[in-house]
Amino acid sequence: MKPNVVLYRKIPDDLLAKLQEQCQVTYFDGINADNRAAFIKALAEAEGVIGVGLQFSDELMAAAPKLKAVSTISVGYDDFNVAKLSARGIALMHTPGVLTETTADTIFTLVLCAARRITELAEKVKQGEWQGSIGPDWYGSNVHGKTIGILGMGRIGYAVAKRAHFGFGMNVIYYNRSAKPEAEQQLNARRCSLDELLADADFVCNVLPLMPETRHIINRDTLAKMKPSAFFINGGRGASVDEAALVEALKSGVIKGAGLDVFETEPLPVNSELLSLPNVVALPHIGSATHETRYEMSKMAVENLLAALKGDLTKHCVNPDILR
Ligand SMILES: NC(=O)C1=CN([C@@H]2O[C@H](COP(=O)(O)OP(=O)(O)OC[C@H]3O[C@@H](n4cnc5c(N)ncnc54)[C@H](OP(=O)(O)O)[C@@H]3O)[C@@H](O)[C@H]2O)C=CC1
Ligand SMILES: O=CC(=O)O
Repeated sequence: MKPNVVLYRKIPDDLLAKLQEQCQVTYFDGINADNRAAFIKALAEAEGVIGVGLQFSDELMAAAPKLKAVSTISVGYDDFNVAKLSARGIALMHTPGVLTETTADTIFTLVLCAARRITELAEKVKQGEWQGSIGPDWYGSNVHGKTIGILGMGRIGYAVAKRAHFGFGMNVIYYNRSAKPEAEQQLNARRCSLDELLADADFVCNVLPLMPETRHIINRDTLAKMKPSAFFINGGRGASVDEAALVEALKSGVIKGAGLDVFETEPLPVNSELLSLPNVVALPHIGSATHETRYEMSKMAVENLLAALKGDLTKHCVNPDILR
């Protein structure tokens, strides 16, 4: 008999067909207040779950007694409690690698847009405010030759640093749990303490995964250690930042500006103060959002789930130790 699978995110038709060849699929086009009860009901029979953008709470875990594998269509897996999944022998699969370069493109776009005030000035042009030669009040800051500080020199951090080093002649410093010899050899990157990075970087760029140690790692104290001319770029997770402290730092000139793809609450509430600040570039969590990359992520997530349901945890499994 085919295993029951609950899919809670739209995926391309050919990938849905592939999933349906081997599984009995119950599909939800995202979870909301209207369909949450039906989703919870469907979980009762589910051996597999696949989707993204949903906090997989204790309530949902309890509603899925037959669950064997969960496949998130993302590389970040902070929506899941890995320890609790592992304790129940449930495999957690994710999509590392396929989105690395696309996400690094987005993050570097934020570096450029924040420094050169691209969205702010483009809006002024559209509003008819370009009425003569522009003066210093419309100038931005250089990117080339400056120092970029990478928080989290993993796959994406390295890809951002590569752009900075080879494309923009930037000096690369990084803060990471372990040393990264490849970055040091190939990009002349220097590992340093968090405090050192904050003091030296012109662009502090967060690509850390969200976990207890990284929650609010950017806060009032750490922001105060940055240069007043520096920019904060967030391509990791919103909750790594105390957003109220960031707003304060941006308003009071503690730092110069910010480029943000991720937020503590997503979608970003329309009344967020961040949206009223001219020195903020805000994107709707589009790090990996290209047609090509989102297809590859869905494909990998489907393959991951099918493999995991057959007991193969050799690829892209966050907790392969559950086998032992
Ligand atoms: N904006 C977007 O759309 C996207 C955001 N992301 C976010 O980016 C994150 C990173 O992705 P990716 O680069 O593929 O992941 P990786 O696992 O390759 O990189 C994470 C890096 O962070 C380091 N790290 C982890 N915890 C700590 C810590 N407590 N202190 C210091 N360093 C730490 C790791 O160090 P070590 O190597 O020593 O373990 C590793 O080098 C994802 O988890 C996700 O949250 C990802 C994709 C798209
Ligand atoms: O935020 C996106 C991810 O893949 O993680």
